[in-house]
Amino acid sequence: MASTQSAFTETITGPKVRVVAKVRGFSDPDTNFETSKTVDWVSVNTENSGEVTISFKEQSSSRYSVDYCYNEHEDNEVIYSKEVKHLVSAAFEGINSTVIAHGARGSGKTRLIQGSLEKFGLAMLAISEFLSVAEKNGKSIAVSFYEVDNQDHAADLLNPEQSPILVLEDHGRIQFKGLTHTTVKSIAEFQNLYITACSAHTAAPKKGFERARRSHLGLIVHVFAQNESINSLVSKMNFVDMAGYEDARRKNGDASGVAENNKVNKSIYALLNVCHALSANESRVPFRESKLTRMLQDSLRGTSKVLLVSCLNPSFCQDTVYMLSLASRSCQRSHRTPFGSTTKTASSTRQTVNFDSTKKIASSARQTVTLNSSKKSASSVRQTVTLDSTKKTASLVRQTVLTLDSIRKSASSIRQTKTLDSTRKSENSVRQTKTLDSTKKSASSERQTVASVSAKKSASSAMQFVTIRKNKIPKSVSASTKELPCSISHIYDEETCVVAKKSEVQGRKLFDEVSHSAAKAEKVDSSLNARSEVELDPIVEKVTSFEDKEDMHAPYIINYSKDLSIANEGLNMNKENNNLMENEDCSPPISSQLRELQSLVSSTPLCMQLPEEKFIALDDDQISTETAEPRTPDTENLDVLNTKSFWETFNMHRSGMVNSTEGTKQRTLDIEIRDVMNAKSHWETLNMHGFGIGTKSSTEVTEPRTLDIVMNAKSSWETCNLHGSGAKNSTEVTEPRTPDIDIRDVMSTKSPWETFNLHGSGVKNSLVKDYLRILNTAEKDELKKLKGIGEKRANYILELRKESPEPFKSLGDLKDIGLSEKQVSLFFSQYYHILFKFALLYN
Ligand SMILES: Nc1ncnc2c1ncn2[C@@H]1O[C@H](COP(=O)(O)OP(=O)(O)OP(=O)(O)O)[C@@H](O)[C@H]1O
Repeated sequence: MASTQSAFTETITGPKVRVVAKVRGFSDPDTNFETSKTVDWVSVNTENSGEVTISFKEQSSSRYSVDYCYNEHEDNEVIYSKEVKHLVSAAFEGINSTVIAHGARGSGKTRLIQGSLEKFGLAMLAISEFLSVAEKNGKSIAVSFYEVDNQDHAADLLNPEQSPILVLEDHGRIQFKGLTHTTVKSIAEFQNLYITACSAHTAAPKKGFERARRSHLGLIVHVFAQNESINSLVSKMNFVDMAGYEDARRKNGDASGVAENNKVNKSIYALLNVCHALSANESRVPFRESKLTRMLQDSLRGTSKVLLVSCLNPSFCQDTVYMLSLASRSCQRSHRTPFGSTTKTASSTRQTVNFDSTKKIASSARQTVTLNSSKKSASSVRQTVTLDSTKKTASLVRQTVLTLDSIRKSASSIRQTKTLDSTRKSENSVRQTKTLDSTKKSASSERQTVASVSAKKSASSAMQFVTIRKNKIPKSVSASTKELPCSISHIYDEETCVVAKKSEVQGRKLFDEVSHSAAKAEKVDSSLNARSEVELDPIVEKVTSFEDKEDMHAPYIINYSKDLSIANEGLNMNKENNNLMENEDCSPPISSQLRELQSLVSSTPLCMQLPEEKFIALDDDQISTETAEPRTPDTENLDVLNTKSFWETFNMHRSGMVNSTEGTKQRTLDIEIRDVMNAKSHWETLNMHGFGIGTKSSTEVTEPRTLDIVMNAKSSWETCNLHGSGAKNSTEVTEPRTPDIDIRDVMSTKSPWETFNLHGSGVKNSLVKDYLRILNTAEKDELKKLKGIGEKRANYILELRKESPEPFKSLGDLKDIGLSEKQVSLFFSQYYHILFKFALLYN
């Protein structure tokens, strides 16, 4: 009982991220390697302080800190009982956790998580225990399997035909749309599901999905409390078998293979960066850098525990060294002191892995080459200075978000901090830069020397990392009715079986403390969510960093629908949106675009003087013709059809307004005259009526407006706003305005705003229609020209179009690609303002 209690306490109080290494064995009957061969290139050193470091024969002066290293003889059960078992127990107490196996290709990740013929993997061992404890505690267990491919798409492996999984955040909690979970009651059931998932994982991709040669395979174990009719989620435990890391340069393949490599590597870096940020207790954790980190978010943050298992190839593999060096950074916790000048974690702690592949490669070379201490410190200085400069610049960005120019300058400044030039801005940086420069040449030559040595050794050991990726389904799993082997049964010792009960009683105090802080966090969380509704606030940066602040999430029990699909369609999708946006390769986030728009709009003076000479002198004939013969949708379609591309059409509407006059026919009286008459300024009037936020809705108007009242409006500006509001809200009013008033209004208009508003509603509708049309039909390149659409979203749109010829029928359908109607509407409204400003400028 005491040991159970201490295990639980250790789980709670232990480090957030535990990093262990596992040296892969040779004794696999599936491989051709000699069973007697020993692993001699990995040296594990335990310091007096108890700190474990790993070095490699070829690079013995570099040491990498880990919490523990399992040698090639220690099998999955040992790792399970020491590292995972207590996490399973904690899951019944509401603690989420994530077990991640990462490493170079062929380093034994799958063998560790999934297992083999002889040995069950960590997942299978955990499920055995989950089922056992759940039975005793009246809980139920369900599992989900998913895959994140090289395009950063997540697919449900138990239902592969389903659309890609969407990650949604509701009140700070992550939910998945399109990921099913299935209740399991026995190991055999689980095995069957595992087989299904693995088959889907290795099978040809579904239509629209690119073949995922390397992908991450995830398992979520859900623990439910069985409350009468409702299943409440107690916790989740995740197992992630990461795609094997492979340096893109070493890939002998076509360009697409290299691109695929880069993308997969990018998501590996993303997860390792998250682990590092969590471990270092950083205020901002980059969950949104990849789909996988987004999916794991609520099993990584707050009180969740993370076990990072760095799988090591048993013979020389440069990728293994690199992966370990990245994992090792997560050992550099805030309370720990650096191991020493030659310990790699010390030099790399503050470095965020760069996603750019070329920089990555350079960085990889930097880290894996044996440098002398002066070179190392130069590297360290560079990384630290770069980060500090970036932070300063980021802070600068926040302060100057009000103008578009300053944003651009700051962004450019951020980019510059990645170069040594930026460090020259501070006196300190200059010194450090010089130091670096002086060591650059020798480092470079040493790099080359070591690289050639590495290449030779790589060749000799190529056999080992070329094996890989055959059928990953362990034979033991194939035997679906296979009984749990005896070797597992001992895991269910008494201690384990009573773990939850004991924890409930003896661990309660500790747990209550955690829950208490969780409750506090919940309050912050709700206020946060209140904020998140204004995600498009100009100063998005603040909101984002606040959201990513950790320790805001704790054990929780939520009502969980049978299917993980969102029950509530109105679920706040902002978080997923942001994710998609921030990950777009080409397009900046919509939030920042709106920030641009906002800054332009906000710079509009409260009282705008419209110079007389710039007023548009409308041609009466033209107006009357247009009014008498309003354009029909067909006419408009003709324009569209006649243009060379949808993009051109869209631009045409955006820039020239292309005679869009749909608004003229349906214009109606929908504003309160007195509001206009009493309006203090043009701008106030505009705000009052211009964009549907007027104090009076159209339905309140019962009598047709007379021309006299319109003519009595105090200024042309007021008059134009009268028209503008009418035009804008025309569709809401059932009673059409009499044609004569329309005509006279048009004829009497004098200002560009009048004209603009007159046509504005039609233009706006037309914009929306064209926007949807582009989404439904345009080529990828054209799609990417739309704001908010980047590479990834464009790909997804193309996929949707394969499933349905016209997937976007209204703005509401945009939520399928992660854009909420509200966002798009806001976008168009803002856009509308901008168009007016341009109309003023160019007339
Ligand atoms: N502990 C072990 N003892 C002996 N052989 C092992 C061990 N672990 C893995 N192997 C062998 O190494 C090879 C690669 O293993 P595995 O598929 O688990 O690696 P991986 O890291 O998942 O590969 P990938 O990066 O392609 O996903 C397989 O042939 C496997 O049988």
